Amino acid sequence: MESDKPLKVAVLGCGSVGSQVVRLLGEQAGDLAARVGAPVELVGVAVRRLDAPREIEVPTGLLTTDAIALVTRDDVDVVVEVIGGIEPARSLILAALESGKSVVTANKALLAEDGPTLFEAAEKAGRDLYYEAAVAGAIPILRPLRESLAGDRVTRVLGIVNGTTNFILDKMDTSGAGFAEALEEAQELGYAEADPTADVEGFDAAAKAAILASLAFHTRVTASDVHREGIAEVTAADVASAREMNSVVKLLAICELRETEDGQSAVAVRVHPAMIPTSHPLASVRGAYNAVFVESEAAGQLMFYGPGAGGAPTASAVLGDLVTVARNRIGGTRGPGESAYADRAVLPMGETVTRYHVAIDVADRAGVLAAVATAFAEHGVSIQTVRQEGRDADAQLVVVSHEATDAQLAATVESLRDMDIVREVTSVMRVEGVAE
Ligand SMILES: NC(=O)c1ccc[n+]([C@@H]2O[C@H](COP(=O)([O-])OP(=O)(O)OC[C@H]3O[C@@H](n4cnc5c(N)ncnc54)[C@H](O)[C@@H]3O)[C@@H](O)[C@H]2O)c1
Ligand SMILES: N[C@@H](CCO)C(=O)O
Ligand code: NA
Repeated sequence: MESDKPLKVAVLGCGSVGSQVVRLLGEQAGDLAARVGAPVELVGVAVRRLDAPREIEVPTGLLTTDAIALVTRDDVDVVVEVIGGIEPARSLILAALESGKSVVTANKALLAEDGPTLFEAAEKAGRDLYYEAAVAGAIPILRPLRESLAGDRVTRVLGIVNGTTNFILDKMDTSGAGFAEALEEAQELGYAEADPTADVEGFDAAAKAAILASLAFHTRVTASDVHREGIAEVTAADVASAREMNSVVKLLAICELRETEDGQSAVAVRVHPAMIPTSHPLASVRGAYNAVFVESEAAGQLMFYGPGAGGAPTASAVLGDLVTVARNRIGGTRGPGESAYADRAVLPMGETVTRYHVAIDVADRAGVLAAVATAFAEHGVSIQTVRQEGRDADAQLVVVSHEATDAQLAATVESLRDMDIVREVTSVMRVEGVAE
């Protein structure tokens, strides 16, 4: 369908992503018009301060500090929200949808906290809400889950969805650096923020995990449902120990479909550091790159790889969504809305099943190995391998288990800590990406 009437776009926020969206809208106007079937015209850019320095020059006539007036303007068709955070982003998106605009956003924090409110508003308005940029930046992953794999049954999603933490862990692996040193380098290179909490403590990855799990399993998962552990406790010794096992340490977002004891299907969603074998495709994701590994019944294994952050890569995903929602408007249609029909329970972390790598400093004397093995056996945790390294009068035992629940492993570790022969449980790390 072709139209001479321009499709009018308002952009909210002109920071890293917003400025690149504005740049691409200008530079690619010809191609965008051909792909959409109508000229795409930028009619306003909402900013916090009119005189702030910006990466690109925006004609002053387009700038406004009154975002709410912009999103409710009669002539605006599509609103791109790249302010970030919960408020005022949520109120602006809701106002845009209520006044009949389609919305494209990159806001993972808002979607993970309160996605259902936004999806319901989009449904009520009969408009599109697209958010490919919210997870793994430029990498097309939400559209594949929402559309390409809609006829398949996704069983597992394993993602490296935070570039900052992947950079830090990769640095620790390649240089032997400790966490603090690697973080400092990430900050110097501009990967990590001055306050790195959202990345390092796993909040950013947990928001993305909630979005991925909702789409993969057709159910509502919010950030508060996600078990979250960051990477601040990962030591150079953990990384070296992973190497010994031909593995690497990665911060993973893990979303799984699980059968419960009563035959229902439930979901388990977690973010934590884990060892994965170097033979797993995710192990080769280096530096600040992202990748999402998807397992589904019919397709098998798929991996989506690329830049998960940065102004221009993220703007690429925003523009892709913009073309889709613009086409839909011109065609008088809309894309798929929220799919939460399966309404699955979220399993508590204690019921999550995986394998574990446990390092224990013990006294080096007769019966110690048997006592440690008994502590595992008493809690139903089956041992796969044990490695021992001598340390003068002491020794370090490294135990790798078969699959067990998190609750079983936690109880085992508690028993180990109570044993006289155990000096210290120095590290407990989950092991992922290994076929049982
Ligand atoms: N930068 C990335 O690599 C990246 C990647 C994926 C997703 N995202 C998401 O994209 C969004 C934007 O991120 P960013 O990196 O561009 O952030 P940013 O801080 O660089 O830009 C946000 C801009 O919004 C402006 N702003 C704040 N309140 C405003 C208001 N009320 N009205 C108008 N403007 C306002 C700020 O002044 C700032 O310029 C966030 O939701 C973020 O999570 C960013
Ligand atoms: N801080 C995020 C940016 C994208 O969400 C990262 O390091 O991947
Ligand atoms: Na993406």
